[in-house]
Amino acid sequence: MSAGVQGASPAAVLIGPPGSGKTTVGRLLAQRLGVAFRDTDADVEGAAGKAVADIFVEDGEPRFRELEREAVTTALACHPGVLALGGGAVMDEHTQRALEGYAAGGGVVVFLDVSLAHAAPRVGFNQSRPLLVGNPRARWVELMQLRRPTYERLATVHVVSDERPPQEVAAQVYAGVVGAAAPGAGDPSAQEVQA
Ligand SMILES: Nc1ncnc2c1ncn2[C@@H]1O[C@H](COP(=O)(O)OP(=O)(O)OP(=O)(O)O)[C@@H](O)[C@H]1O
Ligand SMILES: O=C(O)C1=C[C@@H](O)[C@@H](O)[C@H](O)C1
Ligand SMILES: [Mg+2]
Repeated sequence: MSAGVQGASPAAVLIGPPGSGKTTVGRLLAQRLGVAFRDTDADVEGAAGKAVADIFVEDGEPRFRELEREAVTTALACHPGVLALGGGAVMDEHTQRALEGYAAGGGVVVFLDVSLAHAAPRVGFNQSRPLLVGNPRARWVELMQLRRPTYERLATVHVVSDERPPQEVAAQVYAGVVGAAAPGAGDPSAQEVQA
């Protein structure tokens, strides 16, 4: 049985910055819950027929954000498993309202948090993250300063992934998801999940 909202809504939605481990931990969480995993970056790539980095270069970021909004809307409506969003998806107002509605209906939004010190070696100088090209550390800090308030506002569960291997982070997120879905877990403020 999946935790979170029953029916066609996701069991959990992972948000957070690049390198927080949304894709890696999301897969592991889906295995633990026995549900399917879906990632909006992969959905966008499927719809466009090319890599995220190529969409940014050939079609521009606004087009990427349109495709991303569509991917998030579709997945929130019909994916019953674990859903990882692209790092910047939460900055779209339509997506923010959709996530608020999902959470208001009992859905679990997990903010996978990470410090620069741990995110930097994970994202490295990998060209597949177009927004970090040039000076990855400085760009990452800029993005996080802009986005942190939104990640925190939308989250119902907050997990820091520093100093922990993915399996351990997934176990912690699992505890948060199951706890948030338990009867009586009605606190709307994000719950910090301890190791
Ligand atoms: N807890 C962790 N400890 C160490 N390395 C990790 C951890 N979580 C993820 N990683 C590694 O960090 C890299 C980035 O992880 P991942 O792609 O899952 O991040 P993401 O949040 O999905 O990023 P993006 O927003 O760019 O999609 C991968 O190489 C992954 O193996
Ligand atoms: O942080 C961001 O804005 C992004 C993160 C990735 O997941 C991709 O969605 C894309 O590279 C943009
Ligand atoms: Mg990812």
